Amino acid sequence: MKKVGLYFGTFNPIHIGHLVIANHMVEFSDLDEVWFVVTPQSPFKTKKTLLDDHQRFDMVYEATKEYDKLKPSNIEFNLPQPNYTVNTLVHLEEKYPNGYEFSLIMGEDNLKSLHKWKNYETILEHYNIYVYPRISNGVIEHQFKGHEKIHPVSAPIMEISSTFIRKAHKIGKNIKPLLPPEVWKYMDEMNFYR
Ligand SMILES: Nc1ncnc2c1ncn2[C@@H]1O[C@H](COP(=O)(O)OP(=O)(O)OP(=O)(O)O)[C@@H](O)[C@H]1O
Ligand SMILES: O=C(O)c1ccc[n+]([C@@H]2O[C@H](COP(=O)([O-])O)[C@@H](O)[C@H]2O)c1
Repeated sequence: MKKVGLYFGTFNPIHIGHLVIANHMVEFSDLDEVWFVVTPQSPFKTKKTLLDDHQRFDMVYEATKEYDKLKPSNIEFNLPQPNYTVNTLVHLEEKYPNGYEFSLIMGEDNLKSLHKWKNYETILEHYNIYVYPRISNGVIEHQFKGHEKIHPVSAPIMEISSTFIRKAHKIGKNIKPLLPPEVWKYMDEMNFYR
């Protein structure tokens, strides 16, 4: 049985914060692999400044190609938008009926809004969630505290966001250290976010 942690995001673009978390999870939890699920349209986000799905996927591919246990996933590309995680999980179970055990990876910030996700009770009933610390406002709902399916993992805190990277890059700031080198190269060559 392969244990796969699903790390959902828009990855517009993927940055070293994402990579550090995913690598920490795969090295220091019981997960065998982490799949970066590139979300075409997150339910709570607007599409403004969002790069094409395939270009975001290519950057995740570039960032992970030298990490055996980290993989890009385009599983949501042909699913209805916005992409509700519960629907994707159903689809994944159909596509991988044997040999895989899926879990979710999320930051504490997302745990604080988990009660707003579509069918979150169903997700929690069937899936373990690995939660890493994140500096954020709000509180974790009482129902999630000490929940048997929610597992805190003390990964490093990396406060970088794709929004910051896009904005800084647009006004000509050097953001090179915040991106995996292959992603920086690809983004620069393609003239993204200019
Ligand atoms: N620096 C970070 N450290 C840990 N988790 C992060 C970090 N940045 C984003 N995440 C989390 O990773 C997942 C995917 O991130 P997402 O692609 O939405 O990136 P983002 O950097 O928050 O993007 P944006 O700034 O465009 O909203 C989300 O669950 C998000 O909360
Ligand atoms: O299923 C939902 O209702 C739902 C609501 C908000 C977010 N999500 C998932 O969580 C991922 C991270 O969300 P965000 O908004 O922090 O980028 C996003 O890519 C979606 O896959 C899912």
